[in-house]
Amino acid sequence: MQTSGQRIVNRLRASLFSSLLRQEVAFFDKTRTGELINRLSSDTALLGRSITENLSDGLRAGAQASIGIGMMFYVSPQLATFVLSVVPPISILAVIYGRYLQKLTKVMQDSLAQTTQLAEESIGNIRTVRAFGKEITEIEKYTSKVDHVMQLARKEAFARAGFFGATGLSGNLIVLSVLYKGGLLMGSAHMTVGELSSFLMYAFWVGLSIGGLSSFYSELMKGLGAGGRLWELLERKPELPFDGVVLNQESFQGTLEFRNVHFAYPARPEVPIFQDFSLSIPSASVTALVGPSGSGKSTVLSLLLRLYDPISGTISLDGHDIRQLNPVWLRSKIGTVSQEPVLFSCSIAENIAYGADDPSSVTAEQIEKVADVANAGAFIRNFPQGFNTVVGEKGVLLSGGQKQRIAIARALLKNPKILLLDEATSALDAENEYLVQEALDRLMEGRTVLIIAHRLSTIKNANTVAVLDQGKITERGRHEELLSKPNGIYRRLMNKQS
Ligand SMILES: Nc1ncnc2c1ncn2[C@@H]1O[C@H](COP(=O)(O)OP(=O)(O)OP(=O)(O)O)[C@@H](O)[C@H]1O
Repeated sequence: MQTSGQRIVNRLRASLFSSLLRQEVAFFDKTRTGELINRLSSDTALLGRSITENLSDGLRAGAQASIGIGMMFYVSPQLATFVLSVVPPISILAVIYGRYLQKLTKVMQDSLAQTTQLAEESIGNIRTVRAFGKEITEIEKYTSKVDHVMQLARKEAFARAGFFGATGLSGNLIVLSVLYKGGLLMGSAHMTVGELSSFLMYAFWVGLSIGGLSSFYSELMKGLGAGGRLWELLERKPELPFDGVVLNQESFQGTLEFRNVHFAYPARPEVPIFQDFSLSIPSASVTALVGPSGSGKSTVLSLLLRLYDPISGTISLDGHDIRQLNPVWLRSKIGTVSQEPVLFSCSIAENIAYGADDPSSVTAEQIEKVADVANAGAFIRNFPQGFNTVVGEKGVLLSGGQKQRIAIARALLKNPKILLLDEATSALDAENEYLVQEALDRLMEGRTVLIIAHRLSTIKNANTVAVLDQGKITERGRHEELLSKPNGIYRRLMNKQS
């Protein structure tokens, strides 16, 4: 039972994890990471234990109780009927207790999830916590959450004590009544001493088994309480599909077009981000997207990756609506380098190989080659462990410029037709900036590029500059053309920057 319990927990975890990773990005905008982690670790364990380890005790207790009751009827049907008259009130009590426990467990697991969420956030952001000197505040917040869990646990303990107390008391009362009633039956010569003693033994045995059953029942109810949210997550159908058409590789150009797109984030549907947004991005050319902060530049990239779908209008790739295309295939054709690239807590080599369709088939030479093209080879070789250097959680052991160059190497290995870039706003030192810029220029060669541009040099070199303002492209052209418009938004934007 213990090994099958572990197997069930493992399977539950694997299924839940796979169900979670298939959910659309909007789902993660609304759900907290700590809560999902708690579901994966604690809820699965509780459910697994309640239906396996506990089940063996329950089965044994059930079998013992049934045989014991049978024997009681065999010895004295009259006394057995009398004893079993306590079953209906105890059953009603059990149902009430079970429902309460199920509800309480749900609340308790939610409260535990909030505790995990808080711990995850405080530990994950320890640098910010430390910089603001908020350790004590965070500890107090965590302690108050833990105290809340304790209060709920106390409620559970009281309910448990009440239920087990009531069932235990009824058991004892039954024994006393059996002694009394059995005595009367013996007095009237309807029962022998031997029959009464064996009846008492069976009744005692049944009483013990019912204690075991009650414990099984309460654990089961706890499991069901924890399981409710698990089933919801396991059965949740992702809103964005995983299938669709794959375009012909030979004739694939990589031309992108937004036509009359309206969009608002599902988490904030009342705030429109794009209204009638249109933009075409020709194949093998560089389009620089500029616009004020919060105008929706990063959202354009998210829509192209199909992390969200527009409310209306179309986004097409080579004339095909991307909603018809297989999203996995679509994303395999797109490389991204974001402002602050996220790396995984493994070696540099593994992080670069992550860009390939099949990382296990990537050779060390390939990794070194792309790292050199991305101007990352030299600093990586300077580390004592070279390409095997572990970068820490989210790449915390590397500098911003180093992370960017590794992300560029990762994108180079992917070798995508389309590139979505978000240029870093944070200032790198001159040498780092030059190295990153040179690596980006190499990466952009011959691809369809949409770059959220901040540097003047990138904007000047782009084939087209598109100005995004208030949910629309308001101006489009080359840098000099746009600058020459006397009242243009672009001109104002550039003046502000300089
Ligand atoms: N996941 C999200 N859910 C809800 N609203 C969001 C989400 N992401 C961004 N927003 C909102 O959408 C708007 C556009 O954000 P976006 O990040 O696209 O702007 P941006 O032009 O890239 O800004 P910046 O230049 O400052 O990076 C902002 O008002 C932002 O608050």
